Amino acid sequence: MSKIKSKPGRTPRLWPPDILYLSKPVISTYITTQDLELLNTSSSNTPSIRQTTGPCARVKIAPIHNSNHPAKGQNGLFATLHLEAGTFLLFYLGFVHGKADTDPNSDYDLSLDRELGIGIDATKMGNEGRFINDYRGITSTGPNCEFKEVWVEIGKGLTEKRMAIYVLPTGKSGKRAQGIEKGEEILVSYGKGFWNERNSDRNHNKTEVLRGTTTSSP
Ligand SMILES: C[S@@+](CC[C@H](N)C(=O)[O-])C[C@H]1O[C@@H](n2cnc3c(N)ncnc32)[C@H](O)[C@@H]1O
Repeated sequence: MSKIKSKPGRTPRLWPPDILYLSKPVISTYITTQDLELLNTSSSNTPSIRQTTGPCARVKIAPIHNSNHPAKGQNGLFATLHLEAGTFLLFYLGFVHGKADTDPNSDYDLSLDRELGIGIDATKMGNEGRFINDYRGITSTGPNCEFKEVWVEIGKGLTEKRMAIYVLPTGKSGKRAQGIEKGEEILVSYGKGFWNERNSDRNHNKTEVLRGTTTSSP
């Protein structure tokens, strides 16, 4: 079991009461000291960025009512002001776990270090980043943001590896030069792997249901 310590503080509007709001990651006790050291060692020429605390004023959580939206009935994250191309938006925070405590059914698990098998799961705790939807079925113009690995200054000369969400840069064609408009939904690509896995799980569950042997949820 991992020890979870957090101070009560401000939460964004519409933050779900059953989910812990974080302003920094919570690290699983299953992560070894050796792995922790690797997550805290950037090469000297890696640029690092400053720690931020939430809530993030540039985004808001909002319920999705549009019946054409594939995540209707759920929430999404929206820009509260114009966001320039290439800018840092927020960190993706959650429970930083290893292979031993990975939840294979999580819909909120983002890889932090593939080699070490470390991920960030925002199912039970996290920040606004957990509400970002995938662009598929929402827009034909693709994502407007991306996940990027960053190194964060956490004080006493230490840096910590995290995942952050950035507005997509302008790009060679200048396609993204306008950035994100106020009110626009923040959208990333979860990657084909996320959807392939989800579809294969669904098909597997359907088969199991047909065989009358499953106890798993849909
Ligand atoms: C990280 S959560 C995103 C936030 C979620 N909408 C919420 O309210 O908690 C990922 C889940 O959102 C939904 N989702 C995100 N993007 C989607 C899309 N393009 N189409 C359908 N469902 C989507 C799926 O249920 C997915 O498992």
